[in-house]
Amino acid sequence: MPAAATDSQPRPLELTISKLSIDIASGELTLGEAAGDFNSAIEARHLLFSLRQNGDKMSFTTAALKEAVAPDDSEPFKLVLIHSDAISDELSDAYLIDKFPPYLVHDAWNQVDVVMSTKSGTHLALPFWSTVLQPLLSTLARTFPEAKVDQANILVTESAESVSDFARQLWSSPAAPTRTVILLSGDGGMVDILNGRQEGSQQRPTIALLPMGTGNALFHSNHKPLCTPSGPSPLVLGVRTLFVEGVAAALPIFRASFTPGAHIVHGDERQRQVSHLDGAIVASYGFHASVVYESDTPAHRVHGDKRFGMVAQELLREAHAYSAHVAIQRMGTGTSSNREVLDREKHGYLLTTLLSNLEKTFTISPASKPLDGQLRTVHFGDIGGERALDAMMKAYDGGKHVDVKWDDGERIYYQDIDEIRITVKETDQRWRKVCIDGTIVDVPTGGTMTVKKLHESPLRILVNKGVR
Ligand SMILES: Nc1ncnc2c1ncn2[C@@H]1O[C@H](COP(=O)(O)OP(=O)(O)OP(=O)(O)O)[C@@H](O)[C@H]1O
Repeated sequence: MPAAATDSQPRPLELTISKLSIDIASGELTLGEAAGDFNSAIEARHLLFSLRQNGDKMSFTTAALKEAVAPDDSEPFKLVLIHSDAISDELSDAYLIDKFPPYLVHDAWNQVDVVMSTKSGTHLALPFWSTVLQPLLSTLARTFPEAKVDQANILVTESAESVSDFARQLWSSPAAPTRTVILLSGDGGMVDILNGRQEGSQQRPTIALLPMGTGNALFHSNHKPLCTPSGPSPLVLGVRTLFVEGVAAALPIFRASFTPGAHIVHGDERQRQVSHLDGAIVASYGFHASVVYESDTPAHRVHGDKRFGMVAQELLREAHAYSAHVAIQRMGTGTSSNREVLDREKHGYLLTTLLSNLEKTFTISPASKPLDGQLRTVHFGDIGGERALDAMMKAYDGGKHVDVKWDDGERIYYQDIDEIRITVKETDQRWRKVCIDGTIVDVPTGGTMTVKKLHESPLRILVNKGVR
């Protein structure tokens, strides 16, 4: 069973001290003399949670997570368990788990699954499970017997289809028991779950995402208010959300609908026809879609996540202007008959999103707040590669690209919208690709993609109560 801890796996470091205190303002922890060097090694930002051992009022365990700084470190995670007779009130107020979260209770009314996407990001989902999550669940189970996940409900992906296969089974399950999926993956795992949905499914699962991918757009956008340079790492935040501070909330979803003839493509391969795709992250045409499409070749894939930058540079040199007729319905302007037609037929970039960030530091839509459900579009015309690059680099500076204007009247447009309709006019198939959360669709010449928010979300995502 690949998910089980083995003797060769690093065990948690266990410390026993008399009292654990925290200074919330400075983030400093005091462990006392018994902790030796660990007094300065563990900070408040590493803390996951505290609990009363076996419910005993005078015996606590506090969990902390230290992560390797270098990506090739042989020990990427070190779980630290600090046992103490007392914890300070500040620690207790902020981190003590009094009650096991109901969404994680596996019983006749709720099924808990763990899905590990082994090839996400730098392939750390499985080590994270065996060295962090599984020991944490064992620790929790000593206090809360309901903290258990059946081995039968643990999925370790074996192929690119594994999450999609799981998703089909998830969505075909009845409304009860409810389902909670602890998903160790990047955005792709969520996309596979969403796209495995059949119309009419009664199941409305809750997904607890632990960010194991490269971009992790969903996680970073949904936790943005809690991300500070000196604050907890994304994985620490993810674990706190999972066990201490989680609330399930509807995940806003959009639908991209296509006129007949649109096909999903993968590399050179034309796959199935598609009438619509649901997404949670991004729908784009132009530069962004071309980068995603053109970097997905075996020759580019060998370069890992550097492939995006390499392809982006090639495309910026070409600075293709994409031909399309675009109509936008601005937020709150009533019916689709009020669509505003863009007064240009050549475009560089047309991107619509429900999120603030496509990566931790790439803020595509600075006005977006976690789960606000507002579609926003960023677009510009045929401005040339150099200006496009200059402007979009400002997305790494907190989203300042949205204010960029040039003396000749060109600018970056940033709008709250209810709907966008793009009719593709390109005759060369290379420039007819749109991207929905990473899936590439070839839209035939004259074909249309319409993007609109779904009124009701089919799933919930676990978010930190601090962002609600
Ligand atoms: N065992 C496996 N064998 C082959 N492919 C796998 C396996 N496990 C996962 N995958 C695939 O790896 C990809 C991982 O995508 P995911 O989005 O989770 O990570 P990422 O691309 O690194 O992150 P992000 O999308 O957040 O930038 C998915 O396409 C998934 O289907």
